[in-house]
Amino acid sequence: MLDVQDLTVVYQDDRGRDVPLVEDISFTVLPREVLCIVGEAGSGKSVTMLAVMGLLPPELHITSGSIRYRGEELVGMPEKRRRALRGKEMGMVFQDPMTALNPVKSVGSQIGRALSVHNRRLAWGDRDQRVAELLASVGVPQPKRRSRLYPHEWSGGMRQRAVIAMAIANSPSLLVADEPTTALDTTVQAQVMEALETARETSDAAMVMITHDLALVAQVADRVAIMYSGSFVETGSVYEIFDSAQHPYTKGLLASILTEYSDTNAAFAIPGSPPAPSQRPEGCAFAPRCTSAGKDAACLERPALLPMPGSGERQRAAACHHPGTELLNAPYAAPAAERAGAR
Ligand SMILES: Nc1ncnc2c1ncn2[C@@H]1O[C@H](COP(=O)(O)OP(=O)(O)OP(=O)(O)O)[C@@H](O)[C@H]1O
Repeated sequence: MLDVQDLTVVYQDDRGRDVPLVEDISFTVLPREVLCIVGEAGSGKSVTMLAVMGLLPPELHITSGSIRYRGEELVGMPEKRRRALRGKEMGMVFQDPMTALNPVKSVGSQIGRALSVHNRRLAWGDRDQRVAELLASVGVPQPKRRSRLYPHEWSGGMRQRAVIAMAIANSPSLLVADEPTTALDTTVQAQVMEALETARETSDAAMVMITHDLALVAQVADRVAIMYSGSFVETGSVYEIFDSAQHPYTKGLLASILTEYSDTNAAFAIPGSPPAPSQRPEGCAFAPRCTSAGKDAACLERPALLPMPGSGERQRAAACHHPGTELLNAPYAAPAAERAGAR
């Protein structure tokens, strides 16, 4: 379905130098598969997916790599063809439904437009009927009445359902969802996620979902790519990632929600913060925050994302000189243990 190889996206700094925001990332998505890309804010998740959708802002450029959708190269594809794919073959659900919807048009007319732009012969009556069906399918009550209302007259959760209805309007084969529930109240997050999963299953689509919510990942992912500072540091099936994480960053993320991943009984936060793209260290970008394994001279070399021994065609890979499933050690967990003590 989707085959991304060695993708690099850069911006130019004030001195005209290329600064990579996303570097050499590769992944594939099979039909009906759900890939979750996980990482902290600023790791490059959104830039990756904007590149896939052909929606990068003008100041960002793909300098190398390939993005193939069903075998067709998207990098360098004329915008007209790209637009025909977007919305029809590939549907996108953005983080904030308010920015995805036009405030001065009724919600129904916007979903109707998404339908008719790819199907010019659709009659008005059929279009309205189809809009109501789509809204009903994502759990919007009284869809006919509500479709006449404007976005500000909808609640946040209902707005995101409308955005999901719009993304699946033309039964796309690939859905891209960027933090689809982050902007919502926690009470409605689960319901909206359920609507998205149902919509995806009904349209039989594959999905790439960007998130930092590991609980959500456990719920929906088939495969997981952990992203740190513009690169993938670990990839694998959802079982491999949760049962036998290899990279200290992945283990740190897991330890922040699951105490069984650290050797103290307190959940913790990974100390420090990721480097800005222009200030990445020479070697392993995670090394300055890594107190796990044996941080040593090897870590001054940038580790490649290498397949783990015995992994099959869909590679289970980690970019670490000291991969391993051993628990994070006490010094690593200390900051949270101390915080817990302080409380
Ligand atoms: N238009 C831009 N010009 C320069 N830098 C940018 C631009 N857009 C994004 N960046 C930088 O690229 C890096 C990756 O950003 P990106 O939005 O992809 O991160 P993310 O992982 O999606 O984070 P979040 O969870 O906050 O959305 C960040 O350091 C960000 O500041």
